[in-house]
Amino acid sequence: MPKLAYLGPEGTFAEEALRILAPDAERLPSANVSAALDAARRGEADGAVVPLENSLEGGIATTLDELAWGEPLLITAEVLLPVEFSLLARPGTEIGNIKRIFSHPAALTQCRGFVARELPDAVTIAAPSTAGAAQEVALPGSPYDAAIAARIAGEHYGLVELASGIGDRSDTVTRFVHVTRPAPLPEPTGADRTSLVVFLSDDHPGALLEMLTEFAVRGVNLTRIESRPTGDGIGRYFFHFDFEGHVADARVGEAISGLHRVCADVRFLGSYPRADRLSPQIKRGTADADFAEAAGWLARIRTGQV
Ligand SMILES: O=C(O)C(=O)Cc1ccccc1
Repeated sequence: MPKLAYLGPEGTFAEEALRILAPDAERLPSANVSAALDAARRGEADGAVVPLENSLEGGIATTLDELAWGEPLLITAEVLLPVEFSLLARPGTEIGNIKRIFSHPAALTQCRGFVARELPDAVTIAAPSTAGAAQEVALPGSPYDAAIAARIAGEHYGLVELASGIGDRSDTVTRFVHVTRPAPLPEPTGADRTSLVVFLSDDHPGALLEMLTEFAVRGVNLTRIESRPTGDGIGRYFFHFDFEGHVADARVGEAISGLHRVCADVRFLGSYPRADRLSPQIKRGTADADFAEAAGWLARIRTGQV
């Protein structure tokens, strides 16, 4: 039975994602995303389940930076989890008396409208996780009046639900990924996604266009592009890409070899089945057979067979 680290404690959205991705896995709750990834790196766990992207907020910075800079890990699976938030407090708490709200920053951001409308005088305080906030609020004498977390976390820690469905949008989805230490890749399924980090060799006009061209001319459709600061000063960025296809696909292999040739560094983060099972539309001339035919043609003309 594999052991997987995740952002704990019990009752987080990460745990919900883990249960979908690996229902039989042993669960190792970690204090934060970095600790969960380190547990996988050190071999204390066989892998980790961490949030990568949210449909409202975009990429989760800690995860993106860990995957870019830390000891290499590979993404092997993903899940799209609809997230629904509740306002949870100790039994007996009146909503009008809530002055300090504790939750994970992603939850606080996604419930900004509710807090501004219903609790305009309350302050929000960042917690390591939604369930961690619920656990803390449940303690007698806690400095926090309420937590924002999943309903199930409230039930688990003995809190009452003062309001439900408090997210600014009802259709918010978080994409969680399962990562492992480097290992053989999942087989191509025809509906795959590949993730990559690219560091530019130097800053020059058109550098971003050059990267994008490698994808465009091979008919590779991007599903996410995000710049993150390198930390080397204002204006210095590296790039995260997610795109359709598997590294075993000729068009994907050619695109990322192209990036490897022209960029300072390319870190491959994995090719894995898409949770939504959507297959890419293959543009004319970019199927595996087209690349093989073109390679054959090139080989023939190189030997004078015109
Ligand atoms: O804190 C949690 O429960 C998490 O899993 C992180 C998170 C927080 C808010 C939305 C999605 C994921």
